Amino acid sequence: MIEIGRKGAAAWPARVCLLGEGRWGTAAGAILSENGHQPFFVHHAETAWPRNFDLLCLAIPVQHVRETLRRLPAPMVPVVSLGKGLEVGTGFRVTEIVRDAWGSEAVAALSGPNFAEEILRGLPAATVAASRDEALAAWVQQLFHNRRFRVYRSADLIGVEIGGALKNVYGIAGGLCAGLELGENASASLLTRCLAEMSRLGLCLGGRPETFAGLSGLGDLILTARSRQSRNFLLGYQLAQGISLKEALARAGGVVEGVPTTASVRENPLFREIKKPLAEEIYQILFEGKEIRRSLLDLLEREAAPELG
Ligand SMILES: NC(=O)c1ccc[n+]([C@@H]2O[C@H](COP(=O)([O-])OP(=O)(O)OC[C@H]3O[C@@H](n4cnc5c(N)ncnc54)[C@H](O)[C@@H]3O)[C@@H](O)[C@H]2O)c1
Ligand SMILES: O=P(O)(O)OC[C@H](O)CO
Repeated sequence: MIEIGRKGAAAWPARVCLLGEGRWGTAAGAILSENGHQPFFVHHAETAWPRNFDLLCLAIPVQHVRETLRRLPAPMVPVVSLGKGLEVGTGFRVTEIVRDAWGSEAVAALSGPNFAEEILRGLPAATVAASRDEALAAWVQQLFHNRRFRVYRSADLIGVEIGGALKNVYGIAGGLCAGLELGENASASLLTRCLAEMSRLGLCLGGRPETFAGLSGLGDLILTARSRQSRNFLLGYQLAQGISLKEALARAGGVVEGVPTTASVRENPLFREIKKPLAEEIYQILFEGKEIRRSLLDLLEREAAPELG
């Protein structure tokens, strides 16, 4: 049984190990420092832990989590996922990969509409700390919460992780819509249908419907599917300009989680019976070379349908 923090109590200030020194790992470290904790970074190629710590945060691309964890022994501390995506080959959320690779049960996720650059500039934002273990969710909430980074807590770990992962897929759709100059009506309509699809997929895995209307679902969807700051949005935008996927990925300057997550959604047998026309068209555009305007027409020309269901 892993205890929360040293000596079984919530450690304060906490020594927090950040695996991943990219944009989000850096911003998370800045928040923790601001709150008086002691964050430190471990490079993803390390094969040993440097010293005692109370919490591990994973801020590496989701497709690299498993191979990174394999190189390291399981640390006897809780693990918080800062990543957003689903593993190709398994469909696992990050905390499921952690459980699978290390057997860790003390897992949590932090997810919401949070561009690292804005956090680093000191701009206000809100997010969600989720864990099935209420004490762990509350501790993670307290570690990160401050007056400009408002952290809510949730027991719906599945819903929070699924919202964070799928908004990247739909962020690409938002970029495609903007790149094709389809207008604000189309953008609002698309986002709403993305939310409906995200909720259907998330519910089938056990997420709670209210979670998808919250910060980690709708909140992050609005951010990612409407902003040029988003790497997923920019990728879709560039594809709509005729730039190749290879070139758009090269220009992204960091991980674009929506691309592998789209593949993971497509191959997941649990999703086979779920209606997901948007994710399906994005898959065909990314991986089967489908012409973007053909996808648009195929979506628009579907049978008229009830809004709910
Ligand atoms: N950037 C943001 O604003 C933001 C905000 C919230 C969540 N996230 C999520 O956090 C995760 C990391 O995103 P980021 O923006 O920090 O990415 P990034 O591209 O800035 O950095 C990724 C980091 O991953 C590590 N890395 C690189 N190659 C690796 C490999 N082969 N194996 C293991 N680790 C490797 C390195 O530390 C690298 O700096 C993603 O899942 C992303 O969706 C990002
Ligand atoms: O730049 P993106 O699209 O990876 O989005 C970053 C964060 O997930 C926004 O919450």
